[in-house]
Amino acid sequence: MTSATAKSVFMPRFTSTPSSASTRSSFLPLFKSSSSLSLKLSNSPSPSLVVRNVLKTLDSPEISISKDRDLEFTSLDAKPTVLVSEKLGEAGLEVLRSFANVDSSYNLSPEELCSKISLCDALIVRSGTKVTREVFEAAKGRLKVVGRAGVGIDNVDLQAATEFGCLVVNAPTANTVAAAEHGIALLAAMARNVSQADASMKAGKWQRNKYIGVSLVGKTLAVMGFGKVGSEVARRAKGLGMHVIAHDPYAPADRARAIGVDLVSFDEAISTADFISLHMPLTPTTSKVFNDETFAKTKKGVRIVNVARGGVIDEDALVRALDSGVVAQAALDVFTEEPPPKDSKLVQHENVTVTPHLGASTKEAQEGVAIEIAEAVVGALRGELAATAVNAPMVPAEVLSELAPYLVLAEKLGRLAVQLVAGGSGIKSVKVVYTTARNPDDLDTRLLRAMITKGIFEPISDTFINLVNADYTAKQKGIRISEERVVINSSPEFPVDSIQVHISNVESKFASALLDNGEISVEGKVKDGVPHLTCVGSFSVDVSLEGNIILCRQVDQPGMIGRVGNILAEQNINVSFMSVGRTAQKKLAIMAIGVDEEPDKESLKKIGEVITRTSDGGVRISHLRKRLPRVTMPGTISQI
Ligand SMILES: NC(=O)C1=CN([C@@H]2O[C@H](COP(=O)(O)OP(=O)(O)OC[C@H]3O[C@@H](n4cnc5c(N)ncnc54)[C@H](O)[C@@H]3O)[C@@H](O)[C@H]2O)C=CC1
Ligand SMILES: O=C(O)C(=O)COP(=O)(O)O
Repeated sequence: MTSATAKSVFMPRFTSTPSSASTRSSFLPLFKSSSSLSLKLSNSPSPSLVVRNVLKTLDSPEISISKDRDLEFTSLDAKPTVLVSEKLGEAGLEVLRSFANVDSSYNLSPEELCSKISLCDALIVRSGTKVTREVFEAAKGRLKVVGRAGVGIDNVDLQAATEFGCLVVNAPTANTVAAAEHGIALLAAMARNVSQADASMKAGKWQRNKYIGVSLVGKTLAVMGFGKVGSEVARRAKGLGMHVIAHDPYAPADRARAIGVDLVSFDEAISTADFISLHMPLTPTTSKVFNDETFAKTKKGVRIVNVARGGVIDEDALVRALDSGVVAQAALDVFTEEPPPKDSKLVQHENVTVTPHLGASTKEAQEGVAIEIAEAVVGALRGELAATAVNAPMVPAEVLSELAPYLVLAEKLGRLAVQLVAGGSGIKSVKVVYTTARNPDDLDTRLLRAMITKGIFEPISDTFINLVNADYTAKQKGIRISEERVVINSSPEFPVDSIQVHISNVESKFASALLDNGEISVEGKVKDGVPHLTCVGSFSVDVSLEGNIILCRQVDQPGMIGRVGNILAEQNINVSFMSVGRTAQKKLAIMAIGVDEEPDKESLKKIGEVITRTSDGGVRISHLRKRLPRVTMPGTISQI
């Protein structure tokens, strides 16, 4: 553990407060973050540490992401650029145009997309654009959000998005009914050979006997994937007099019961169904889940509808099953490769009805999806966390609103704690302690934890850190972040009473921040909606975490405040508040001074000297004196 050598720390008062957080747009600095000034965590113990506030205010039009990204937003009111790579409803485009420059470029090749993307802050796609790792790499850190104007996000490399700190949002509800209606349309059309009969008539034929169909009423339909679309299909199929069963390992049984649907195992579903309708997402688990083995278990003559994703079916196996009559008919809206090859046996098969991925293609759904995704993307570019985030912690809007000031506190405590670490000592583990009167079920700490992690890593990392990649970054760096809740006996009106951030097994620049067990520890609370620093090490203080703060370790004695105040006054620096935390009278104390402007190096040096001169002349101080000349004032410049 480090020796107790640091004497004074200059820290920021933080300017951002959650202020007028609306229900939806609660403050979440998802992308608004520091403007990344130089960060030099020095190894040398310092009598004064400058920690500069750089969090932006909520209302700032500036969107700054990191040092590099700042360069792209050259003026405060420069608009971000949104690339729309597939057709999007006009209402959504209008929402986008009110906030950003919109580049609607359709049918881009992968190379064209990669070359355009480095000039874009957001990308909006449907199912036809593959957003691969190469796209994120080519974005060179500028791309902040990918909006999927629809549900399925299997065309977006989520892992790469997360690694690059790029938020992915989707529009999960606006096309549900459209997809369900298309599923029912295909079901009925398939059962009655509508498309085949239509083609035959258009070819001049009149084949009434050839196109005798099968009835739906009384038949068993297995809905595979009982989510939004699956439930709507089930509801409609029941209206057609079908017996509906469903398979979904994650769906709540009571939701199924409410619609009059039995949830059954995969094998039971496929072996008892006359019709099977697919509504699960394409994931590694569902990929080719319908294969030779599966078809061997189905009823002979089963009929299959797929409006989910082509990839959930092994298409070669389906052709074999159709040829052998195991599958009587299939109706497919989606394909492994879109568009499928012109000579696709599946598409050409006489017992197959096909549509070119039209599930979401109604006027109503496209308008709804466009607005839903445009609002989510604009919100994300403004620094809000979208309720439809796919790769970031998601909490309901009302919880977000309540947590907002605590999120600001969490990030600031993380930033503060990490800057008390002597550079190079290597953080291995961080413990976060929440004191709360709430039950664990009533307090979701994922966002708080992510904000603390962001606060810790942003100042010490070259890469852009946000809520999206904070956990990933911690894991990559091999840093363990554990959480502990201490339930206290007070009113559960507020979600959290205090948040403590402990960093263990590191050396500290500011020895007073260390607890007896050697951990760097800072604690904060939210008071009247404003984050406050309430403890540094074992010293109680009460400092609003806004703007700039000078922290000094000193021996409690008369005159110190005046001396330090004079030095600041000479530089025309206004002291806005101060707080002293001490163990006992005339013993070691921490002085926290809020200042409106940032003192220069010389002033900090003078403060350091005053504190050193006037403190007890014991061994510790002479040790300090000896070390002082070796310290470059103000020691360390970083940011909170
Ligand atoms: N053809 C089209 O134009 C459209 C296609 N879709 C597709 O439909 C899918 C479903 O959409 P929503 O219902 O809105 O999504 P959702 O997320 O509400 O429902 C998906 C359901 O699948 C379940 N599931 C996950 N793994 C499963 C598995 N191995 N077996 C069975 N069920 C599983 C989930 O628990 C969830 O309940 C989307 O992922 C998308 O691929 C959606 C809209 C339009
Ligand atoms: O929402 C979905 O998952 C869909 O498949 C709709 O795709 P689209 O937006 O029509 O390309």
